[in-house]
Amino acid sequence: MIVIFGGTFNPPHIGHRIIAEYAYDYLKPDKFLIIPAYTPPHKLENSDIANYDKRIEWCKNTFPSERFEISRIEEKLDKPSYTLQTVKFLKEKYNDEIYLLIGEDSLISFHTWYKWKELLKNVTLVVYKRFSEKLKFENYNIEHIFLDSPIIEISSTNIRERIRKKLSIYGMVSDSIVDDILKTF
Ligand SMILES: Nc1ncnc2c1ncn2[C@@H]1O[C@H](COP(=O)(O)OP(=O)(O)OP(=O)(O)O)[C@@H](O)[C@H]1O
Ligand SMILES: O=C(O)c1ccc[n+]([C@@H]2O[C@H](COP(=O)([O-])O)[C@@H](O)[C@H]2O)c1
Repeated sequence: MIVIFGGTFNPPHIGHRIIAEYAYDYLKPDKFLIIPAYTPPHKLENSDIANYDKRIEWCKNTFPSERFEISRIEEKLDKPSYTLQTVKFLKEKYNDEIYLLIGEDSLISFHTWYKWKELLKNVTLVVYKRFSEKLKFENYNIEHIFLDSPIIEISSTNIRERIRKKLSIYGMVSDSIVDDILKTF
């Protein structure tokens, strides 16, 4: 079994690391791929996305454990980086079941993803809790494994905002990349 955890990771934060660790412990996969999005489909207009090499480097620092492999796969595939395309490529390559790890906010907008119904036929969806209450959204009917784990109130958006306001981001991202992140945003 392969778990894939995609994200813009702009920047990666300790929330991402905790989510990955919980999912790993729960699923005990043979392989766990962290996949920085080359061209994230829902963020095409977003001009403050750090360059791909930087985000890859930050992910290497955020997920230094042998549990995780940072994958550059979306660099080689067509753009934008639709998850269905990535999943099809990985299924062909590894001939194994794929578990797709997403946050609860991504479940809510999942019906806007490219060919989401086809995507669902190709993965088992694993959702990490992000909200304190189950919100009344249709998408909770989509079959998924729900990780009932601690809510982490950190987002990349919030980190970028804190930098703009000259507030500390220590403790929210790996210490070793704080300076580089501060220089970037
Ligand atoms: N604190 C969190 N709790 C639960 N899921 C999260 C959290 N942060 C990120 N995720 C999930 O991780 C995946 C990758 O997230 P992404 O890189 O977009 O980070 P983000 O913090 O949501 O970024 P942004 O604020 O820029 O949208 C997404 O599926 C997202 O739902
Ligand atoms: O395939 C899609 O249409 C699609 C739409 C939105 C997001 N995704 C993927 O979901 C992951 C998290 O995306 P984001 O925008 O929340 O950083 C990342 O791997 C994206 O490529 C994929």
